[in-house]
Amino acid sequence: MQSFFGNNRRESPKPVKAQIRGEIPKWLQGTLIRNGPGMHKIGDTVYNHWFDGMALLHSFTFKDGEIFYRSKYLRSDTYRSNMEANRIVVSEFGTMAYPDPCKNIFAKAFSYLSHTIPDFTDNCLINIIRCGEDLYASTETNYIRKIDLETLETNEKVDYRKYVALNLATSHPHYDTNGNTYNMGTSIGDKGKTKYQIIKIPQSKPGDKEHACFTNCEVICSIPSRSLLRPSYFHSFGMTENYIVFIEQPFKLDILKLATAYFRGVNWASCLGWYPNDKTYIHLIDRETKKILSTKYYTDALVVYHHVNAYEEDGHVIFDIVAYNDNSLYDMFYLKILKLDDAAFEKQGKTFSSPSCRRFVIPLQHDKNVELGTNIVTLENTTASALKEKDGYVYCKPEILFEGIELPRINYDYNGKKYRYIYASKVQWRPVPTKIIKCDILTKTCYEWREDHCWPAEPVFVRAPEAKEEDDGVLLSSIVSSDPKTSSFLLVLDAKTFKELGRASVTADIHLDLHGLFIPEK
Ligand SMILES: CC1=C(/C=C/C(C)=C/C=C/C(C)=C/C=O)C(C)(C)CCC1
Ligand SMILES: [Fe+2]
Repeated sequence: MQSFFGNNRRESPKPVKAQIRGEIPKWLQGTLIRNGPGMHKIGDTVYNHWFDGMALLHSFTFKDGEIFYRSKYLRSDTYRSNMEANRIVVSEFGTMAYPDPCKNIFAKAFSYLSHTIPDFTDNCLINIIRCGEDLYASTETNYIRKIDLETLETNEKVDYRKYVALNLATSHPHYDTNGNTYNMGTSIGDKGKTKYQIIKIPQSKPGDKEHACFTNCEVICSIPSRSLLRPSYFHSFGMTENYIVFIEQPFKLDILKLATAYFRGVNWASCLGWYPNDKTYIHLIDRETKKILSTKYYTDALVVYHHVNAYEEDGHVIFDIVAYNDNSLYDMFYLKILKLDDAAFEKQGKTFSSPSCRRFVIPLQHDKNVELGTNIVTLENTTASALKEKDGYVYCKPEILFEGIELPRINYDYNGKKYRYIYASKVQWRPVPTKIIKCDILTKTCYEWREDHCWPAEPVFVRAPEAKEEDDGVLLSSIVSSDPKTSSFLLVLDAKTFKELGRASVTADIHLDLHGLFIPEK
């Protein structure tokens, strides 16, 4: 494990031809592009947390039976400043940095204070997002960075704040079939109010001016935060045909802590707080009326990063999420924890809650005369319930679908629709997955893939051209090998049978990453 996390990765900006074993389907033409942290040491300085590392983009291009690998560090302003200073000068999630040691730290802190919300990093290390034809590297701040799919070069920085009131935005947007992108974020203190904003970024049209999609960006709905100074933290959201699903969880960002973090010399991560005695509120936003449903749906305290999918069936909204019983996940990714060997990890005493995939079933309507305490879910084949309570409250209890899965992906053609399969990483009590898994929600059965010394990334589903069934296609996962004798490789599985179709080995320094996209050849 050790070498995975500490070492800086060498970029391979020139295409490296892969060695192919097995049969890669001829129809698979395009590029799998992914993102994740690749550098945790700059000069004599070291980041504390895995999510702090400099964004390293990498791609596998499938072209006429050949596969080429490339990787390149995102040339963010953060990257450039760090390289120039040969040390960490920009604060990241788990590491606080001071721009210039010669300047008075306190003067700096006060200038930040007067702006309330500090300027955040543009080290966009989490995902790749699409706005029309354009691709961007994303993180959770107000910045995204345009990138070139072929060369992986970094282009302009987009600041959401120039177009809409957003200080933070997720790195997991949704897309509709008309080419529009939807995202959610948090606006802090604008007009004295803290609110969550759902935005629609329209598809850019040929001949549009630069950034037209952002200038035409529209706020679909603003949801007031329950607490002005402590909005919930969120990493993704759900979208059905008619509703947006937003979970306001008791894992919250403390604005006062955020505004004073520089002054106090603490990292951003310490501004997140877990309130296990609070409820988790489930908001459904009607995409047509742009209003929140008035019923107060809630569940027990939980922490969710990834929504899997959401859809409507017989007057219910069904949504599946990967959830935890506490906020310990982010603690697990401190490098000092990741570098522990198994024995030391077990000994250090801290326990980390393990993820489960939970299904919530939300009845959109119910008979007003029904007795309090009644389960108003009328859908069959689920143990998820929703108990009517007084004052318009409905208490939702999930059905546990699967244990120990993270980084869920689906056939995105089925996003917002009734679906059957989840592709994911299988995790146990260690943060780094060793298996990929296909979960069948209908039969509750799973297929798994694993191999010794192999560390698989989030699996990405690509549909076959003449696909009839949901799982007609392939699953792509970049696999980091910890065996010095074997190279890392891209694995291609038949998504239906979970049998290996082929693999493409690359002699390059492939890193463990987070998320990505497959962009088919036009
Ligand atoms: C910089 C910064 C943030 C960064 C958060 C990051 C980088 C989160 C990464 C999460 C991942 C990778 C989750 C995977 O499941 C905050 C806390 C939003 C707010 C303050 C500034
Ligand atoms: Fe994520």
